[in-house]
Amino acid sequence: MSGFILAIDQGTTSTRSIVFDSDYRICGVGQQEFPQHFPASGWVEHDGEDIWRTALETIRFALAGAKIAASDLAGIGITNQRETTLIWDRASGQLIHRAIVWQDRRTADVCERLKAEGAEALVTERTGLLLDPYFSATKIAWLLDNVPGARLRAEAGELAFGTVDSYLLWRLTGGAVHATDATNASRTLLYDIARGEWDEDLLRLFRVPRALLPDVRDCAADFGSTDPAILGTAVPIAGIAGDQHAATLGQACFGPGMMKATYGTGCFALLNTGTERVASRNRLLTTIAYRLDGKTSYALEGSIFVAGSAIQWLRDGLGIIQRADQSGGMADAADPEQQLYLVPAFTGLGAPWWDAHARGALYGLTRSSGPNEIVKAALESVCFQTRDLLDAMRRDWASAGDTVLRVDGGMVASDWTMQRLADILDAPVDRPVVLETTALGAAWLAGRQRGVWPDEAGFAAGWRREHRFLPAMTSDERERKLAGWHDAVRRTLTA
Ligand SMILES: Nc1ncnc2c1ncn2[C@@H]1O[C@H](COP(=O)(O)OP(=O)(O)O)[C@@H](O)[C@H]1O
Ligand SMILES: O=P(O)(O)OC[C@H](O)CO
Repeated sequence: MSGFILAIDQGTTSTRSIVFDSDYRICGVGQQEFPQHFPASGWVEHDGEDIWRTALETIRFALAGAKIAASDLAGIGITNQRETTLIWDRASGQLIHRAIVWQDRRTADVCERLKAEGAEALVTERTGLLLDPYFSATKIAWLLDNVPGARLRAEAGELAFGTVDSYLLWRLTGGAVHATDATNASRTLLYDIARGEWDEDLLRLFRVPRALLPDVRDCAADFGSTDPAILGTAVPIAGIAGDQHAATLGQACFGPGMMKATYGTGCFALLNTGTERVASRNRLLTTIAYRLDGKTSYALEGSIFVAGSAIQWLRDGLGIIQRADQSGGMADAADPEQQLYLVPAFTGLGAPWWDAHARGALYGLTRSSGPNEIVKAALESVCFQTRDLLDAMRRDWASAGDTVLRVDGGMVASDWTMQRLADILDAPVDRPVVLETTALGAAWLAGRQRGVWPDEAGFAAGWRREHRFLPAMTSDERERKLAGWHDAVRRTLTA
């Protein structure tokens, strides 16, 4: 059997498909953006057909780029934007509504009401999450309550719910398989992460009929095969993980205490806590890092809503840069005597603050402040927010002490930002050779399951560092900057 594996990485703004060979080299890539729908303030939707169409087109592009046929693939791995919610008719395959995206806040009131009724303790105890519209459960209930007839059809077993992985799997297998993996299940607010099963109390709380739900499997598992009508042959689908979990695998963060942070539009940091299910006292999330051979590894997760999107704002909102890669040079040229702080709470603040009502602010402006100083403040804001996550992780779990941070995502191309990150964290920052770690993680799951790629130890041995950024800032300067940042955050928080 060949060692070629195809990874489908279905993200929030684009779909990517990548063919890897058995040396983890990228042989072919297809990428396509698709439309975002904003039907009301705070609402974000995707058309499921766009998700499917871009998956198919990028798969074909990636295969053509790799100059191989689908029959040359040993397997397929799927990784995806998490929490995004789809419901479709089991018989016709028709979606009952557009997908409700993870960023969508339409169920904020329901979450507030359930919190006021004291439901959050149970939710957090069972799922490791918070009662927030970010996760799938209240989105499912919204669809059942707002699409005419949906609740009755769901109760009759006529409808199926899925996160994006599940929907793609259903389509790829020609409607034969309705399943997901443990990491995606762990983001629904319906899955007991200790027992590894859908939770009846939570299904009742969120009014979600059991008949809607997919079967939950390990991340590396037999998920069926593609319908031959789609790629001309039946290719086994052998791995699934949510994108942040796949990046954790792609970064080979298998050991407890290992941590990765992905800097794309937002930033998601996951710290592997091994078999220990650490309950956060600092409003981080406890989540399933991955489940292999029936064994669950857990993680603490911190989510920052604005990372690379702050750079997009400098470009598209302020127009003070033309391209993202100009930002590092401008930050370098900024007046070192000025210290501006950008608190990028454009859509509220995520972990560890979770203030949905906070809005962005820029502090420390003087008459001589200019574009360079503002750009520097934007890049530094990403570093300060990561430091807040790391501090919260250290307070929650003593073993997080001397972590090395493995980084990936579009923003890590910026050397200036990575050096400043190491300085602010006071910890080494490792940038790997393969930056497509999310896709690589999904590919590894499928390769491992198909027996053509190595197990954890073998894969970890193949992980290569491109550069290590070491802290070089004096502790006086770091402490002064952190004090200024925390003052800025305090002034921005609404409660
Ligand atoms: N050299 C750079 N310096 C700073 N930010 C960058 C640089 N290159 C890309 N980015 C930022 O990285 C983000 C893109 O990363 P990517 O991982 O593709 O994001 P996503 O998968 O969330 O769409 C953009 O927000 C962009 O502004
Ligand atoms: O699509 P991304 O890479 O921004 O990731 C989205 C996250 O999975 C949401 O939880």
